[in-house]
Amino acid sequence: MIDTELELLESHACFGGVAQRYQHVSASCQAPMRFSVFIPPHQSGDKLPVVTFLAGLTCTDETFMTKAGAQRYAAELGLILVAPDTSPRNTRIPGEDKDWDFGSGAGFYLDATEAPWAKHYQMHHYVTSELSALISQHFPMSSQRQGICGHSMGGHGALVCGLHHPEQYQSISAFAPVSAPSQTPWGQKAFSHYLGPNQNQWRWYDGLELLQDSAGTNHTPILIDQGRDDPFLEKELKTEWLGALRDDRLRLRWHEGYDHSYFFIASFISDHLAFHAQILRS
Ligand SMILES: N[C@@H](CCC(=O)N[C@@H](CSC=O)C(=O)NCC(=O)O)C(=O)O
Repeated sequence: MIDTELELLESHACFGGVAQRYQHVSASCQAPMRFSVFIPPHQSGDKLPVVTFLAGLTCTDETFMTKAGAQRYAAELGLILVAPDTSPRNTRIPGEDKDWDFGSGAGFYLDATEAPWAKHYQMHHYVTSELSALISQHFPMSSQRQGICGHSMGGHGALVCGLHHPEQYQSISAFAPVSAPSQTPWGQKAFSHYLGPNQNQWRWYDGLELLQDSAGTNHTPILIDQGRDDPFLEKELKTEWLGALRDDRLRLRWHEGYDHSYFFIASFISDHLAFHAQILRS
């Protein structure tokens, strides 16, 4: 049952289930936050596995839900889909809307430590703790069966959230992730402002570093898809560095001719949801 904590903004019947959009006041971010959710058809009393999708730079909670075509597959597989926004918004932090790759729409799924960002930009805690608990409280979700997926900046977020919380997320997947943000321009710009100049603090949020550090201790399976015609691959993503790890957890697939767009995501989202469902339903 929905109580007054959540304000329903939109509701649409979709593939036998329901696609909705909500707003709530986030304690982590000290700001109103929006998220979108898809609830597949189910029986009363069912507890369903959930996949949280973290979108990329410039996106909102609506981008994945309106462009990826995921609901048809989630309905068939009995998966709840959750898509948070990519940052707090309208916080009145000076310059929050100045750049497309920093501030609004570019929260990098981290908990900022530097003023003025630290007060509101607490996206790691928001996604892994507050939003997850909220979904569990208000929707028919099995909190023991959670997967996390993301694209680009959100692929980075999925790797970091998933690798840091193996007890919470049993499956991880990413499309074209920012793989080594400590070493690439989008990540360096974000980390230096949100986390400060001490690069030792950046390691906690670097997927490449985390994969290296957790080899042998964290066994969560990870599916990654990467297009070879992605214009951000060479400078920002460095997905080939993940492949070079030769890590048994990684299933890295390269796709000739695919770029960075949601046309790429829509082409392979069914594989990602099937990957999560197979693990979360086992
Ligand atoms: N405005 C930028 C491009 C922004 C962009 O491509 N955003 C990607 C994510 S990039 C990494 O996080 C995205 O998903 N956009 C939404 C979409 O609908 O495609 C520029 O001008 O280069």
